[in-house]
Amino acid sequence: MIHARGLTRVFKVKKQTVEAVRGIDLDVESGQLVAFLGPNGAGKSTTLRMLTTLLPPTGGTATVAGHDVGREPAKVRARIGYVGQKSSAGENFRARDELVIQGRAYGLGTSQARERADELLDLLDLGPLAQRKPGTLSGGQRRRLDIALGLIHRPDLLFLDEPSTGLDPQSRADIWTHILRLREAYGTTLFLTTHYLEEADSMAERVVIIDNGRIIADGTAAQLKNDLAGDQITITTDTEQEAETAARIGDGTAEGTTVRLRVGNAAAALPEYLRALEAAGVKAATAETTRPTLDDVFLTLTGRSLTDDDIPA
Ligand SMILES: Nc1ncnc2c1ncn2[C@@H]1O[C@H](COP(=O)(O)OP(=O)(O)OP(=O)(O)O)[C@@H](O)[C@H]1O
Repeated sequence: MIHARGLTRVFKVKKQTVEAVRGIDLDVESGQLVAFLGPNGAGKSTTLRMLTTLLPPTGGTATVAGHDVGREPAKVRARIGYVGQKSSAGENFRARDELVIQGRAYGLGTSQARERADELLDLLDLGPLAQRKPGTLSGGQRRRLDIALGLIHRPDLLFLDEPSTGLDPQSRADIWTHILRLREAYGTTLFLTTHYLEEADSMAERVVIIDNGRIIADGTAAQLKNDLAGDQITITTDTEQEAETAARIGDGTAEGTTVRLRVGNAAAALPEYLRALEAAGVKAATAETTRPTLDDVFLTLTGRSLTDDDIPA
């Protein structure tokens, strides 16, 4: 559904060159739900804009829904939907009319457009709000209307840029319910960016991480966490000196009386570690094990946290 090779975008701003996307190779198969993650300025939006034909690449190629983004942008656009960060609904028409107008713009006949509008209102639980103007809808309802607008022409592939950002936790969960529902109903391939790592972790079957314009990790969340991060053991000791010894023994880090170390399998490694501490005369006051998060994956790969720049985790 998406095949990109060496996809590159360079911006020239006042004699300065910004390499926003530096040669991305990416293959997304039909029906996949892919979360595209990265810190601010990593190149997510630029990649999305190239794949959706809104921005020409300065290098490389991309075929999306069977057509080349550079040579056949209209054919790509006819087969994809794009839900951007800004709402695409206007203020003048009622929700259902917005959908019908959008359908007509995509070449549907009036009755076809009405039928499709009603189907989408139903799918996204917007039926009771069909006669409301977008300006009167809540953030979550409006986001659902945006998704309906992106689906009006039955795209095979839907791009969503930060679909849950700015919504309260309940509305975020609700948006996900609807995203999963539309996928089940239509088998739509979904490619979305998100800052919410837990959502990517639990909802997406594939996670692609971009940093500095390059893809640095690609796999299922479980694979990435197992292969790249490992579990964490955290123990506390009574004294800082004991913590330092404990950190040295486990090849971990000590902060005050807290010691953290990364291991492949914490359940197996903990008893062995505690025995080694005991042999060295160090007593652990508390011990706990935690599974890694996608942020730990990013930390392992880059030495930085994905949440460093105020991105909600
Ligand atoms: N039109 C432009 N002109 C110059 N530089 C740009 C332009 N658009 C993006 N950039 C730069 O390209 C880099 C990648 O930006 P991009 O918006 O793709 O990142 P992002 O991962 O989507 O970030 P965010 O999460 O903050 O939206 C950044 O350094 C940005 O400043």
